[in-house]
Amino acid sequence: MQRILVFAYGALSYIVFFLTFLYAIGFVGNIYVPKGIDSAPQVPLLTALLVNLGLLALFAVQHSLMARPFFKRWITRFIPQAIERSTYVLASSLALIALFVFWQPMGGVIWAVNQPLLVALLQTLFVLGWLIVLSSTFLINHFDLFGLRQVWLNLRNKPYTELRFVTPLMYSFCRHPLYLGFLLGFWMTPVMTVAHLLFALGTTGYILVAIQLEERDLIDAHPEYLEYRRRVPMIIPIPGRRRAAHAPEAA
Ligand SMILES: C[S@@+](CC[C@H](N)C(=O)[O-])C[C@H]1O[C@@H](n2cnc3c(N)ncnc32)[C@H](O)[C@@H]1O
Repeated sequence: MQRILVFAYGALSYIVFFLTFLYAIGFVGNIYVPKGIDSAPQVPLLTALLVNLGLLALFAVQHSLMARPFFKRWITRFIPQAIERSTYVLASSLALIALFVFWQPMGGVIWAVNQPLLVALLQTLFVLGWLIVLSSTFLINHFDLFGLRQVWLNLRNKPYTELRFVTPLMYSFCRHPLYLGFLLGFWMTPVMTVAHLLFALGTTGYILVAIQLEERDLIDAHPEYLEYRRRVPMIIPIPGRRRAAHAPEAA
């Protein structure tokens, strides 16, 4: 019975995540959602700035703190190991939902592109970015990243096995394609408003910090990551930067 409940919790967390992910695309792109990043401003600029910074900080702290091994060890003293990832996914989704609900649009246009070809290019890169995000999760292991594999193994009374370090497809061109996808999704817009710029700058800064923390854990768990880090660029797949494994460092 407990295993069924654990599985139901994991499945529910996954559904909440997936709907939140879809809403995030609509929110950032101002498409198909009741309130987007650029809906009409409701409060004075300074209030909006403080609220939005608080919402971004809430997500950053939740997302990075709960991902650390010491936090996972602590929380699994109170909840079953099998739902640790689902709990992380659920908490991340709730932090994002709070951001969508309380986000304060700020008006003000930083840039507005009118040239139809350039608009089409930006919109294509926006869509491409979100596709890269989703496909990267499958290259690592989509169902493990979002907690379903853990509750499924638990349901079948099978032990959990850690994910292996992998570098398929996009991961051989840059170490963080998923974050590259987010950056495209956040920056590629024909109309950049003040609120959107704040969001893009905040999330970019957060991604750069999160990479440092994530790579520290990856090196601890997979020592071969050090060699991968020397060989493969971090985010931007710079042509020529990629070197064969064990090739000497460029001067
Ligand atoms: C949200 S994913 C982001 C992955 C990567 N930073 C990216 O941008 O594509 C974070 C999880 O992926 C895992 N991860 C990152 N790179 C990995 C790799 N090459 N192989 C296996 N797991 C990886 C991290 O340990 C972490 O649990």
